[in-house]
Amino acid sequence: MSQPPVVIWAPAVKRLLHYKDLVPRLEEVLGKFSKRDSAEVLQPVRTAVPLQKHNGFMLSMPAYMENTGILSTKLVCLYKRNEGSTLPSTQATMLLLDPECGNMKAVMDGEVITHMRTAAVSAISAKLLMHPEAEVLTILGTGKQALSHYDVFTEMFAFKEVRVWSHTRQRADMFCQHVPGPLKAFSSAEEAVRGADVIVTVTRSTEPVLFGAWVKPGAHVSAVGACRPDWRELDDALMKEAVLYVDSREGAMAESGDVILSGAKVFAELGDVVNGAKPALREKTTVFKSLGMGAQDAVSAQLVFEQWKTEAGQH
Ligand SMILES: NC(=O)C1=CN([C@@H]2O[C@H](COP(=O)(O)OP(=O)(O)OC[C@H]3O[C@@H](n4cnc5c(N)ncnc54)[C@H](O)[C@@H]3O)[C@@H](O)[C@H]2O)C=CC1
Ligand SMILES: O=C(O)C1=NCCCC1
Repeated sequence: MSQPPVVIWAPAVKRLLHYKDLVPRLEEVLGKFSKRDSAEVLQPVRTAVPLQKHNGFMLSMPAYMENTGILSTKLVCLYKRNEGSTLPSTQATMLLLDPECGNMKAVMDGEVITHMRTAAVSAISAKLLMHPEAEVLTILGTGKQALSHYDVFTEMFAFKEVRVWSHTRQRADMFCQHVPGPLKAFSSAEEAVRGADVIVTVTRSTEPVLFGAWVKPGAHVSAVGACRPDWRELDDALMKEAVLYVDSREGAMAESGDVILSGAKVFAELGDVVNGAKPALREKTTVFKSLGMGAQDAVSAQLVFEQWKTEAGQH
């Protein structure tokens, strides 16, 4: 009989997961994924079950990494909540299994993992694709992802100015009160974006919030929201003008409204750049369209589990 799984909930995940450890693991797995070597990373396109009655979706995100012995799946539910709803817009659980026997090693909170790994992958995109002299960062959105993106971007880079916009000024002001560093709140997305070198879109909008006409030539955009084939965050002008990078080509072609509806062509996966197989066109306007991958969750959960075992061994 196998041991029952350990349960590692959000406060412990927060304590155990650090960007300095997470970023290199994610960079490595992006590179492995883009080699399409099934012994390195096996990751089908995730399935989405519509929860029509509740205006949401359940996504199932399995990944298997044979060479490193990591088997996991994340179950994540996302909802199109009305503004003002107190219910969360995203809920996630991670299951880490032993690939040899199939028993469950750990059940973990998946929300902290989702916030941190998504932001860390955006930071990797900026590290690879932004102009080396980038000074101004703009964040569009003020939710959970906005916070994790603020954390990792200010930890990894020294921007001279950080701006934030939300569709209500009150939310932007509240966000500023919750973060430690200097931050400028904007009432207009256009004003927040004009002149920015790096722009992160982390909204639940299903219509464009970022327009090509506002974006400085040579800027880098990390587009995180709009994860359904008929949802948008970016307009056609930006999608067609920019050089387009994605996390997974298959994921982008199946799920990204910004990619599918604009007809923009994918130039490369981020992993191709990590592997040196495709160039990082830093001088051009670049968009990294992030959808999220099971393999990113797998290495994050494995890291949490390793840290948990180290901590448990110390007691
Ligand atoms: N690419 C990836 O790997 C992941 C993407 N996401 C996506 O990132 C986005 C942000 O997620 P969270 O921060 O967790 O959500 P959240 O609910 O915590 O925050 C959403 C933000 O969007 C704003 N917003 C809502 N409707 C809007 C509209 N019509 N126009 C402009 N802003 C609007 C809200 O005021 C809030 O600031 C969501 O679209 C989510 O599905 C989330 C996790 C992973
Ligand atoms: O990768 C993920 O995790 C998610 N991606 C899209 C939105 C919900 C969570």
